[in-house]
Amino acid sequence: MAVVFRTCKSLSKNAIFTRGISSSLRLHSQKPPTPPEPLVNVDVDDKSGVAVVTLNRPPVNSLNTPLLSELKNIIKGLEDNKSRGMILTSSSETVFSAGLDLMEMYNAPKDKLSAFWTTLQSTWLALYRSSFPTVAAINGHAPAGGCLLSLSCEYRVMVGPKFSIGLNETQLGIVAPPWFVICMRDVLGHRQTEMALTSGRMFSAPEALKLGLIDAMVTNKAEAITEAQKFIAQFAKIPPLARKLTKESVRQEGIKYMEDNMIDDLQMFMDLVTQEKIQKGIGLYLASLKKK
Ligand SMILES: CCCCC/C=C\C/C=C\C/C=C/C(=O)SCCNC(=O)CCNC(=O)[C@H](O)C(C)(C)COP(=O)(O)OP(=O)(O)OC[C@H]1O[C@@H](n2cnc3c(N)ncnc32)[C@H](O)[C@@H]1OP(=O)(O)O
Repeated sequence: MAVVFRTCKSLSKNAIFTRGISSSLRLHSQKPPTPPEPLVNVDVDDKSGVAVVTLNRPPVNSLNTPLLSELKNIIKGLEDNKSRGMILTSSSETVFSAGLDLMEMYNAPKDKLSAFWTTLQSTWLALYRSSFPTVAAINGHAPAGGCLLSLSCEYRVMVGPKFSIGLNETQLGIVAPPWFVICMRDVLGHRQTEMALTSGRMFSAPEALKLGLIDAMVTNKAEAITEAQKFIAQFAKIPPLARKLTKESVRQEGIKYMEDNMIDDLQMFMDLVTQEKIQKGIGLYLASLKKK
């Protein structure tokens, strides 16, 4: 797997920034400061043109505004570079993504809350409607927003059997927004979605496989990446424009929902999440996670 420098340069603002800083600082000091780790890494394979995009925000890849922004920029960069495909995975050995960063929603000022949600909306839309094939290589737990990212890809390979996946929002006393529901329904159908979402149930990888929530189960990350590459390789001979337009057509409901309802959706989020009892619930949940 080789990093294509030219691609990375155009994809990661962070990469340009850190290179620039460290070379100029080297003139003045002996020890340049360690550049910050990018929140999302991207490696593009020279031969296949497929990008492995790795969420890299320890400990649990919770999705905050900077990470989402970085992910969105990477997806846009891949679009501009006519990518052949993208595999989304995690640098953690046990967590794909813990979902939305609850700290972004807890006692947050309204402008930050609003920026967080609009970044989530636009990042999701960029991923969901991306023209290139997308696969989630789910190498750890994927609750809530982690499950949403997986569902927004075209194919899901999960490392099993011990990790779990699902939209658990109701268990937290919050509600999965309509576009989360559309994504789940795209994959599971109406009945199973209703059952899964009203209970906020998390599924083990074998349960998820049986239900169709994931497409394949493997035993480690390397196998997950190999399976993902195989899925993407089958599109090599399909004309990209026909593929893109077909994907957009199949996903039209979700795309249209978001395009038509961005502001209402933001308002619904703000109204719900700023309620005192929701804030209390998030606070208690965060405390329970920290007490573990
Ligand atoms: C129709 C109207 C619509 C209106 C819509 C309105 C509202 C809906 C809004 C949003 C939808 C919400 C989506 C979400 O994604 S909410 C997030 C849900 N996520 C979870 O429930 C997962 C919680 N985490 C876990 O279960 C576990 O952490 C884990 C992922 C299984 C990993 O376990 P592990 O044992 O490996 O780690 P720890 O639990 O010890 O966690 C380490 C560290 O991380 C902190 N942390 C974990 N998850 C989160 C998170 N999501 N946000 C912020 N912080 C998190 C945890 O507290 C620990 O912190 P510490 O300080 O102790 O190190």
